[in-house]
Amino acid sequence: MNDATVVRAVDARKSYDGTVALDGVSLDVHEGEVFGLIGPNGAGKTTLVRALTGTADAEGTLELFGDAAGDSDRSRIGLLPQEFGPPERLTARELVAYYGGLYDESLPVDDVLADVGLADDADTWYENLSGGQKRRVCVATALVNDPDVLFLDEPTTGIDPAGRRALWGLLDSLADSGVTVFLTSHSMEEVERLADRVGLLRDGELVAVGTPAELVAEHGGPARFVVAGPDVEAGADPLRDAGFAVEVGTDELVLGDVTPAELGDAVTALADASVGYESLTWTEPTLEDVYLRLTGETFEGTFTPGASAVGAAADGVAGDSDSAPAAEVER
Ligand SMILES: Nc1ncnc2c1ncn2[C@@H]1O[C@H](COP(=O)(O)OP(=O)(O)OP(=O)(O)O)[C@@H](O)[C@H]1O
Repeated sequence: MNDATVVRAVDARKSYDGTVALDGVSLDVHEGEVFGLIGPNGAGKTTLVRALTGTADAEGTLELFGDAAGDSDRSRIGLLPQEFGPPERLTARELVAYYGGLYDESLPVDDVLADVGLADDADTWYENLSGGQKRRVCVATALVNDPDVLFLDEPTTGIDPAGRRALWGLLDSLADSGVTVFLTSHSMEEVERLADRVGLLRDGELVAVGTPAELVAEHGGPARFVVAGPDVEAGADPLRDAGFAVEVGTDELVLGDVTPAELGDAVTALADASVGYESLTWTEPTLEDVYLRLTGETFEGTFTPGASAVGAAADGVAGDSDSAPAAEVER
């Protein structure tokens, strides 16, 4: 990555018949950087991608390589739109060759198909490919002109886990070779894994920008150590004197801000207080926590992002510990 600005938005604004899609967005993305744009449905991500690639008008300054977005050299831009419906009665190879033919110079089609994991399906009609294979062909059409900046609007939707990882590796190597990648995604795992910096868009406004680690440190909340099914009276805090900040829940104790180095002390404190339990889980905040906190979105159920089980009702700790169910955290 270097300091040259490739993608630039200053006070970008766009409304559709009274619906504000972009409400003064400003950002810079540098050469070789992977920038991940996240945000709820309708936040304005696709609108920003379209404005930056000159496929939709918007007010404000929108530039690629220093030129107004609509005037920039198209051979330097790769765009994978969110919705892409190419002709179905073409093979994967014919489709990618067709898109390559729109440029004066393009990469060898079979190389690009191999890069997206479709070497064996090159002669299959697009309509006979699976959903994930179709998406890979679409990615290939965005790569075939060997772009310097790549816009990918939810690139891995429908692609299986192995294919996603292969595509992530490809994007990493493209970025290493100096390609700038601007990516939107609803997969926090994908963004945390790929992006050098992340921007969170909410109601058309960029409410946070930073590296994944910066955003998690600033907005992710504390690490949580959850004692599920504690063998204590309802409402009691058996660790009151042990120096931990404890939230007493219906069927759990949650110790806030416990560092990995303090985990042993926490388990010892439980033993000293003769507290039995069903399971222990230590959960570090993730980009998903940042997203949920900043968007105000909540979810029902027992999903514990980033959770790692520490232990279940170990010997040596008092209490009647049966086999431990997974810890449950409600927010
Ligand atoms: N062509 C259009 N005509 C009218 N309204 C539109 C149009 N495109 C987008 N919008 C509106 O603009 C807002 C932003 O939409 P946009 O597609 O940019 O969101 P998004 O963040 O990409 O959402 P998603 O995560 O669902 O893809 C939404 O309220 C949407 O309904």
